[in-house]
Amino acid sequence: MSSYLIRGVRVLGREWTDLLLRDGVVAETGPGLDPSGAQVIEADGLVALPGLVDLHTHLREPGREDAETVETGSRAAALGGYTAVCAMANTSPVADTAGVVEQVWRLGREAGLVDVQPIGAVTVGLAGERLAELGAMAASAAAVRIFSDDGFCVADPRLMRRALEYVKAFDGIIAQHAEEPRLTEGAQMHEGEVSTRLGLTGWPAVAEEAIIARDVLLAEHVGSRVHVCHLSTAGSVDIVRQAKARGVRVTAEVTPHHLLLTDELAASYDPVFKVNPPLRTAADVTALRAALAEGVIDIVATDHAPHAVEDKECEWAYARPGMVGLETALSVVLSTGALHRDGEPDWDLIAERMSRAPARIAGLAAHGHDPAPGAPANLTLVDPAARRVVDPGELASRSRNTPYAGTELPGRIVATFLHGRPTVLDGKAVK
Ligand SMILES: NC(=O)N[C@@H](CC(=O)O)C(=O)O
Repeated sequence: MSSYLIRGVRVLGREWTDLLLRDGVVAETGPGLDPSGAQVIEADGLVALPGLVDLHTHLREPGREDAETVETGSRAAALGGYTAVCAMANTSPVADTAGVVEQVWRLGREAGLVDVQPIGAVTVGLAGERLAELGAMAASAAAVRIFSDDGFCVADPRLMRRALEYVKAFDGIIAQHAEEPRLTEGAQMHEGEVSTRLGLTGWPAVAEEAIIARDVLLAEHVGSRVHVCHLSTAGSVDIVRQAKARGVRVTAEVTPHHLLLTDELAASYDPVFKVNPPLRTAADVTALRAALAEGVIDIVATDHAPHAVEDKECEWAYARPGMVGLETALSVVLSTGALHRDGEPDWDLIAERMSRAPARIAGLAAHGHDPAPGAPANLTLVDPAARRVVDPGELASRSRNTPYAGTELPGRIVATFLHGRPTVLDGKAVK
């Protein structure tokens, strides 16, 4: 295996150093390392971060390979600075058996662009009626430990309780898509002033908050772990804050789009802004940014949700919810300033919320390590000074449903290394 010398990089934005990657690990660090035998990468002006980890990615394979495949989604992830992604279970067939999660896991290994960790469904067919084979998925080669019916809520409280109890045996997690279905029937966007003005049926904040409140109580009652997917309201932040203060084992994620965009965008009737949960108000955005900085929200997760053109470029009411996000996540987070300190990106905090904490929650032992001697060489190099205008045609994802088309965003991923091998160099995918 070849070795790489990354010359003059600022690890987490700190002092300049060289990094020698060899045999899949960071072999040496320090200024002026001997480059002989290594491929040299000049990293003047670049910041090294532990490879980003996404706890919430839709890869669409099996079943909707026209929208994304494990390979195209993995490439998009690598270009976004990711070295590991957790693949959601709402595929076709649903990832509710050991066979399907092993298939996704194997496809991830074959693509070899990021580590793909499958998430298993909580209920058979995501139907919310009976538990899937959680133990068999956990014991499979894919070693599943996060289970989610994402796309749907595990709405039945008794089933949710049983799922939480079941995964406790192997320290698993139930990741909940918090949406009380009776409160969101026919919903098209956030319920509020804008939905009233547009005459669209609303998805009220309380539909999310009621489920989170219930689930933190259930997790507390059975002593198990619950993770809140794509938390989107100020009220949800308050509930999670209180639960954490009581010692409940709850973690939460926020998406880049909920940190930047608001429900006012629905007034365009452009379905690219239709997403689940819906874009909320400016006050929610402010609360989410503060909660992420504070740590009440543990991580940023993309909820990368690729959709084929016919599912997205149609009337608002018929469009599928979801946005692609892997290739823009870090830039969007940088643009919000949510993880800045004194007007500059706080790279240590960014590493925590986008790499270390998601790796810890998902139990991905090879990820989330700062580049230091002996650490697995899973890392990404960012040019913080670069700016780029998002061009949907240039995305590696098979789908184009980005809400940032034509938007100028800060920061650029220059290189990504997975187990010591480059997956991205000079901002381009290596394979
Ligand atoms: N987040 C989304 O808007 N879409 C998700 C599923 C979902 O949560 O509805 C998808 O799979 O497309």
